[in-house]
Amino acid sequence: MASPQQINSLQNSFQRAVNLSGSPGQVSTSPTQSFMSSIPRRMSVSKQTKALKPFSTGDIKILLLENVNQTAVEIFNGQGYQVEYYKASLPEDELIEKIRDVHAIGIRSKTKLSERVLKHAKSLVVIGCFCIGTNQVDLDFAAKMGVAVFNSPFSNSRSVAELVIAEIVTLARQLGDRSIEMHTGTWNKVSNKCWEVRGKTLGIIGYGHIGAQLSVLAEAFGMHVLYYDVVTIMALGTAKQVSTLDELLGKSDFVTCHVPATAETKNLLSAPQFAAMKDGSYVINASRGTVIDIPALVQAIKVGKIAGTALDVYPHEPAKNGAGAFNDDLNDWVSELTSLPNVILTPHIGGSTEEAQSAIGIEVATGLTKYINEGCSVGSVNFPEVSLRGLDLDQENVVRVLYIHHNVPGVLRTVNNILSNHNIEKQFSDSQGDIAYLMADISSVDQSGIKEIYDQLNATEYKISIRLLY
Ligand SMILES: NC(=O)c1ccc[n+]([C@@H]2O[C@H](COP(=O)([O-])OP(=O)(O)OC[C@H]3O[C@@H](n4cnc5c(N)ncnc54)[C@H](O)[C@@H]3O)[C@@H](O)[C@H]2O)c1
Ligand SMILES: O=C(O)CC[C@@H](O)C(=O)O
Repeated sequence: MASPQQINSLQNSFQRAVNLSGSPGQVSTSPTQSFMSSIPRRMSVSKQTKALKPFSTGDIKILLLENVNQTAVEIFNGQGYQVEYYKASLPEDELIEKIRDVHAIGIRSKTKLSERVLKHAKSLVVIGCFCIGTNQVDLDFAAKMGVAVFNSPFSNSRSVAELVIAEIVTLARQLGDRSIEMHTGTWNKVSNKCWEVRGKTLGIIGYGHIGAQLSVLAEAFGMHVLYYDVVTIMALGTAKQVSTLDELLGKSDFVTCHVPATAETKNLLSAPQFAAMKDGSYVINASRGTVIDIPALVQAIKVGKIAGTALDVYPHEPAKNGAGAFNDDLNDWVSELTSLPNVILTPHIGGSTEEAQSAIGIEVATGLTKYINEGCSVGSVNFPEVSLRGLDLDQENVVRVLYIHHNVPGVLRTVNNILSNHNIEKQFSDSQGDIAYLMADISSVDQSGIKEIYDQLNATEYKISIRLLY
C-alpha cells in the first residue's frame, strides 16, 4: 500500500505511528480467547508496543456485506477506516464495481469471491469470512494475489449443535407438521410414529468442531453416538468412531452431516446411501447444500424409507431475505420437497445466534485489523502464518517490511541483500505452497532509506506485493 508518493508524506506518518492514543492498541490486545490461544508466544501482547500504520487510517476502505455483525463495524470504525455496509450480498457485476478499490472485504456464506471477481480487486489486501465456511472464496487465487483470508473457525459451532439437537426432537415428534396443522386450525393429536430420542442412535458424519459438540449434547439426551470421519479422532464420552460410512448408515436412527464442502463430500448422501440406512430413519444437514443429493432424498422420503429430514443448507440459496425467494427457479425440487411430511426447512441459520454473530464479528474484525495494521497473518486460512513481536514505543525511524513473494529458491538471498544495507532488528519468513511471506523490522532508517527499500523490493522479479508499515 505504501507507494513512493505516500513515502513523500513520510514525516507525518511517523508522527501518526508513534501516537498511541487511537484504538489499535485496544483492538490488538483484546481478541477472543480462541484468537489469543493461536498467537505464538514470541508475540508480546501485554507490553505496550508502537502502533504501526503506514497510512492515514481514513484511507482504508472496508466493504462489509451480508449483515456482518455490528461488533465488527465498531472495531473498524474505532480504527477510523471507511466502512461501506450492506445487509445483503451483491449481484456479481455490482460486487466487481465495489471491490475494485477496497482494501478489505467482509462476507458471510453467500458472496462468491471467485477468480473472476477477485481479479478486479486491485487494492485488496485481506478478506474476512465472518463464518466458518470458506468454500465461497477462491482461496488459492486469493493467495496468488497476495490476499490473506481469515475466518472464524468455531465461534458458531455451539449454535449449530444446539439447532441440530432441536431438530432431532422435532423430527422424532413430527413437531413441524403438528405446528403447521395448528396454524391452519387442525387439531391432530397422534402418537403413531412419534418417538422419544432416548436410547436411539445418532450417526454423525464429520466429527470436527460441530460434530464433537453435538456428540456431547446428544449423549446428555440419552442417545448413543456413532461417528464417521476421514481422520481418526478421539471420541468424547462414550461415542464410537466407525470405520466406514456404510456401517454408520446401517446402525443410525438419525444421520447428521458436519463435513466441509469439498469435491469428496459432494452428494456424500445419495440414493445408495439412503438405501443403506435403517427404515424410518431421519436425515439432517446443516453443513453445506452440496453434501446431500436432495432429489434422491425426496425419493427416499416418498417411498417411506426416510421418515423425515431437517435441512438448513441448499445447493442454491437466495442472495437476500424475502417472500417467495425459495422457489423452483432457485432449486427445481423445492415444491416437491415442501409438499412432503415431516420436512423441516430453515434458511441457513445454524450459526445465526446473537452470541455467535457477535463473537465472530469481534474475532474476524480483530484478525483483519491486525493484518492491516501489523501484517500479522496468524489464523489465516490460505497464507503462511507470520508475525513478529511489536516494536517498542521508544523506537523511532523503524519500518516493518511485509514482502509477499513467489516461493522459489533465491528470494531470501535477494531480499537480504537489499535489507543488509540497514539494521535488521528481527525478521521471520514462512511459506505455504507457492506463496511465501517475509516480515522484517528495520531500524535506524530515514525517509530516503525507506524509499530505497521500497523501490528495490518492488523491482524484484518474485514480488507479489509489498507493504511498508512505520
Ligand atoms: N448451517 C450453518 O449455519 C453452519 C455453521 C457453521 C458451519 N457450517 C458448515 O459445517 C461444516 C462443518 O463445520 P465444523 O466447524 O465442524 O468443521 P470442522 O473442520 O471442525 O470439521 C469437519 C470434519 O469433517 C471431516 N471430514 C472432511 N471430509 C470428510 C469426509 N469426506 N467424510 C467424513 N468426514 C469428513 C473432517 O476430518 C473434520 O473432522 C463447515 O465446513 C461449514 O461448511 C454450517
Ligand atoms: O453466516 C453465514 O452465512 C454462514 C454460516 C455457516 O454456514 C458458516 O460457515 O459459518
